[in-house]
Amino acid sequence: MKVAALIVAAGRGTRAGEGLPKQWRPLGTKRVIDHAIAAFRDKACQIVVVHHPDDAEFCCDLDDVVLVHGCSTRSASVRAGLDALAPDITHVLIHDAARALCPPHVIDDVIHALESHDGAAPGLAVTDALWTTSDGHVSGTAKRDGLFRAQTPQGFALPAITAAHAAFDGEAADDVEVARAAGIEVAITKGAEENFKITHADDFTRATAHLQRGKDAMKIRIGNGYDVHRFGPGDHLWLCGVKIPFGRTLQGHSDADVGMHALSDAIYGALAMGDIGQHFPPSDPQWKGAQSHIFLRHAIELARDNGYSLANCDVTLVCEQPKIGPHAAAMRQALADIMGVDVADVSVKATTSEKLGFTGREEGIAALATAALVGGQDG
Ligand SMILES: Nc1ccn([C@@H]2O[C@H](COP(=O)(O)OP(=O)(O)OP(=O)(O)O)[C@@H](O)[C@H]2O)c(=O)n1
Ligand SMILES: C[C@](O)(CO)[C@H](O)COP(=O)(O)O
Repeated sequence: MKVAALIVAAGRGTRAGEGLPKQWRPLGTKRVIDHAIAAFRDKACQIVVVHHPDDAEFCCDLDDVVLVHGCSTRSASVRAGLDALAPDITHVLIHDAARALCPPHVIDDVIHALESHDGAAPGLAVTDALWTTSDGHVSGTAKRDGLFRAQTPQGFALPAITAAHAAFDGEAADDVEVARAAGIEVAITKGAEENFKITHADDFTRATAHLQRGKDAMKIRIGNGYDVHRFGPGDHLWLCGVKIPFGRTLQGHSDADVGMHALSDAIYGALAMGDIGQHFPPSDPQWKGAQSHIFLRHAIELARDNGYSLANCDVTLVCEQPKIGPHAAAMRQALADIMGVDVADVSVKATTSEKLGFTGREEGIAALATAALVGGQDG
């Protein structure tokens, strides 16, 4: 997958009141648009910013982005941005510059969903009751079941959304509407309250308060995990998400991926929220033979649900055999993909125990892992 970010910033921000268009106004230590771009820096290999021709002077200090002139409607601005994407891009994340505080997990979830869907976008279920109104009075209620508040980035396979935009006639609320008109199925991923769109003047107060809370609440949590599985008869084993042909297997209730278990426990440990056994009891038959990515994904989502993202992690496998070196890169990538993080933040290494102890006697494999979680926002 080669993912680009297309940030639409060509609006006039009329609802935000007089002054500079909202995307160029300060928010904390930088401008609204700088926050929006920063969120995609390590997620996208190309960033296209669509701006109003009158705003060219504000773009001088936007480094490493492709600048494109926008148009009079959001949809037309998106089309201008799509035309500017590099030819090798396979997927595009279309994002409002006005959503300045998009947390990393929202973007990661969209990218992850694009591995199995042509379209994916974050949303939040409507939780308040809904009214219909007339002349400032309530005239009735509307059902909220199944209603979601749409957010961005809205992600798509590039050929599909390009064709959908070319075929679309008229004004669309968002790119999901355009995609659906062309028959593209769009998966809903988890949105975030802080990913709100700065629309009215007082949204700046809300965004500033959120940044301040983030700074106040900046926290780092460390956890460690340890696991052991014994060898048994077989012809392959799973280690850190990679299937390795081997003269024996690892035995366990699940697929016995000892490395992934240690890492999952490190994340649960960092959160002080138990361990795999508590979340997936071995006494429960539904986890028999389960693939361990279920546990790791659960742990990382629990972290995100609690406001944390993975800063980095380090797994050490202790075994004489199999040799881990030839598989280490694939293991790092597999773990990074499962967690939706950058591979540079994932380490997998191995050691023997000098023929000492149960690992030295090749009775089984042990794994240790450390995970650092970070909470809070960049101001
Ligand atoms: N012709 C347009 C209209 C909107 N946008 C972008 O689309 C996003 C969402 O739009 P909205 O919040 O409606 O922004 P504005 O159109 O700027 O706001 P307003 O309707 O208050 O003028 C914004 O980042 C905006 O800059 C755009 O690129 N081109
Ligand atoms: C795309 C969008 O952000 C989805 O919620 C939204 O539709 C664009 O903003 P607008 O206020 O509807 O113009």
